[in-house]
Amino acid sequence: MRPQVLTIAGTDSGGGAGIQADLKTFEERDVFGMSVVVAVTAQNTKGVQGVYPLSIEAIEAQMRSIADDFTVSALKTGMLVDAERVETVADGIRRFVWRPLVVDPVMVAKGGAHLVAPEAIESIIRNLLPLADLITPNTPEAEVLAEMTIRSDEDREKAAKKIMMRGARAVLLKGGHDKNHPDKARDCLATKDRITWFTANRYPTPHTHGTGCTLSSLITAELAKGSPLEKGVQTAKDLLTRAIAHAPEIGHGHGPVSHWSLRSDANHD
Ligand SMILES: Nc1ncnc2c1ncn2[C@@H]1O[C@H](COP(=O)(O)OP(=O)(O)OP(=O)(O)O)[C@@H](O)[C@H]1O
Ligand SMILES: Cc1ncc(CO)c(N)n1
Repeated sequence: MRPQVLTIAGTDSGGGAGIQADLKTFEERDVFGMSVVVAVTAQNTKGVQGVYPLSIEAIEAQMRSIADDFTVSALKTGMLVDAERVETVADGIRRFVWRPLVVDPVMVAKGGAHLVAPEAIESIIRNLLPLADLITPNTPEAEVLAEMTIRSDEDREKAAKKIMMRGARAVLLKGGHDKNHPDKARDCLATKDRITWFTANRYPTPHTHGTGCTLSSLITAELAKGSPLEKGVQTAKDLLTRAIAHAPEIGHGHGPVSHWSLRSDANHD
């Protein structure tokens, strides 16, 4: 049977991030994509113009509908808006025993718009971290979750380990914001056994809208297909790098990556 994969997150009307990016990614990676919408955003490549949370009832109903009919092979969470919605989502994941779980602890959009309320962060740590097989913070998110400033590679490893100690089984600390390595995009994976660095070329492009969403969806799809974590992260990193390299020029701001490049038989001519 084809793996069935779930994203619990916010939508992006601009199509490059959030649930739209997740479903495009799942489709290109040959898994069946499903979604629980936590909030609708009015958003484009220039920024976030509005956030419209769905009711708790609507979120719970979507989770029940999925649990009632599908076998979830792997799932991810993205923008969860506030503490109440984080709790609702965590309760559902626990109740329906959905796993493996990839948590993308979305806090701030590329343009600086806050996508979750500050008190949601405490709730993510308390309710979601202990359920996470993998959490994928970017540098500012890792600084918040580890309660430390990150300047060096050593800081990255230390922060990843600290976040693991707070309950996540593994941490992928993304280096999109790392100013120390201008030519490389380096991500640090901490598991209970070891630290592994994943390094790729950094492309000098403004078109990186939705890279985090796409990366966590790629990893979720690989886990759903039975891949071990480190292999799944390597595949995801390779594919994301290709999607950034081939970003289409869409919109007038930070454009999306090329989800078409994620196909195994992608044609770049
Ligand atoms: N210019 C770039 N070239 C190549 N890889 C990049 C570039 N920018 C980011 N990446 C990679 O993209 C992934 C996402 O990293 P980043 O730290 O930007 O996440 P993010 O801030 O959560 O993204 P977003 O909020 O846009 O979804 C990481 O694997 C990172 O190394
Ligand atoms: C809905 C949504 N989720 C996540 C991000 C982070 O890229 C975004 N910009 N929008």
